[in-house]
Amino acid sequence: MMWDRETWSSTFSSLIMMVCFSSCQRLIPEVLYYVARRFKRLINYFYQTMEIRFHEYPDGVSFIRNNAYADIEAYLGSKCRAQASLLKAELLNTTRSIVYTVDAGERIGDSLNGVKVRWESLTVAPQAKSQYAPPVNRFYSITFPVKHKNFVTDHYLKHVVEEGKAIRSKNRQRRLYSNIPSKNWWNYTSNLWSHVVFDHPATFETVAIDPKTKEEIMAELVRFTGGKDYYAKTGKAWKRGYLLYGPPGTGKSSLIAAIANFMGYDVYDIELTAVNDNTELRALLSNISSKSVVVIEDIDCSLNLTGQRSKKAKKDEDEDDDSESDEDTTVKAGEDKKSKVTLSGLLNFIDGLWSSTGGERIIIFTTNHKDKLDPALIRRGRMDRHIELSYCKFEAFKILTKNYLDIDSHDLFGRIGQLLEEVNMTPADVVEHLMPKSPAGDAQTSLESLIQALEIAKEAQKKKEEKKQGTKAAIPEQKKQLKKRSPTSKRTNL
Ligand SMILES: Nc1ncnc2c1ncn2[C@@H]1O[C@H](COP(=O)(O)OP(=O)(O)OP(=O)(O)O)[C@@H](O)[C@H]1O
Ligand SMILES: [Mg+2]
Repeated sequence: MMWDRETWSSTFSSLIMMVCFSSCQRLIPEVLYYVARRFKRLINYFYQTMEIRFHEYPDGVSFIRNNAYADIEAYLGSKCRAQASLLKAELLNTTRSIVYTVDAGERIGDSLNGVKVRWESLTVAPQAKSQYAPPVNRFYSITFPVKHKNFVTDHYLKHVVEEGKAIRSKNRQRRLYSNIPSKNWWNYTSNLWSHVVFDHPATFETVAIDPKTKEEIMAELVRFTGGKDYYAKTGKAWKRGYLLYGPPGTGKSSLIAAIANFMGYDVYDIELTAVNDNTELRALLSNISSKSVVVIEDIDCSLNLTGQRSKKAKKDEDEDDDSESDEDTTVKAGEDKKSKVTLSGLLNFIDGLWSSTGGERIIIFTTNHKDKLDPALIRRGRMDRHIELSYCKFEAFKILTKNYLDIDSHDLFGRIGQLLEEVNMTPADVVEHLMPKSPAGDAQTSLESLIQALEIAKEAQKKKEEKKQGTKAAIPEQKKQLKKRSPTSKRTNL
């Protein structure tokens, strides 16, 4: 039980009175009274408390929820299990874990840097009875010694809100957003995205990529998420750009899901071919929440942002040296029936608009053909890191066997390692063989099936190379024949 100012004062005063009136009548009552008052002041100094309330619906007449209330709820939820006698429990779909919150009337003690506070969950009747007002208004009340007022308001509450936010974002059911074709929009501010629950199982443990690259990406992401002050100081948009490139089935989409899961972010998958022009693109990008991964898959196919732009730019430069700036020479969608979105439009939004809206965002482009992309799109600073996802090598294979067969080693690993050095097989194809074909399928059968497939692929690769060599050998022979005939043709020309 916490002894507050009132309890101390009244107890002491009663004691003094008893002493005064019963056993010590000969002592001067004024002196005792004076001592009592002094003591009361001392007690007040140490025990005078202050209260701050955080209402769930601050105005009490509408459903506009107080974010601080939600953050405190999450924070106390993480503290309450040991202390509260009545808890509310909820099963989360995303993490499949049970989350606890403090029920009304419960008290929780907490401390930071030695300063003790007391939280209480309470309810009050709503100010107005209306169908648009909440039926009951809940609030959290924090009580603390008044001498720690500055510490609590400046540091402790900030700590509570930040921790609560982090817990909420971890527990939150995340979403996968897709842009709605603009012909179905009501206006440019709402209903631009449709969403489903994002429940992709990929994680950094399950994605088979070079372990060193994986470690580096994870370290970068951790640095990025804690870099708010750095980005604010340098005036850069709080964003990180990745370009994932490699053949189909090498894990680009899986890596995006792993990044989103690692960060606890929502995913916005932009289908650029459904965006008509830069105005629509601006509307879409302005309606992306903070803490999100924005994905543009197969950027080389989505838009005419790539090789054709360079060609057009070059052609324009040749025809008219000072005709247009680099950015304006993008291919306009009029020429490309797919969309009027331009490269400059896309880049402006990524670099400019987001810097002004704050919030952490990761943008990821994927392509099967990196060489086809315009350098302006993928230059460093815009795309911070280029990650190649390639054919399955032995290190990646071991991650796949751990995930799919739950084994770290096997007699057949040696042969498979050798074949993977000689043959190009994507992780997606390897996975096909690792998945058991029947309920009784074992590791041996899966690995043998993989070896068989690798040997067939090796044979096919060999034949292809031989054919290529044959064609190469035939070309010089053809050239020789042509040279023999050339003097005649020269004469004819003359
Ligand atoms: N590196 C990998 N690690 C783990 N699984 C992988 C990897 N690459 C592919 N797979 C498996 O293959 C399937 C297809 O992979 P994914 O969709 O990530 O490839 P992608 O590179 O995005 O292909 P595309 O270029 O066709 O979009 C995944 O569902 C996963 O099971
Ligand atoms: Mg993909």
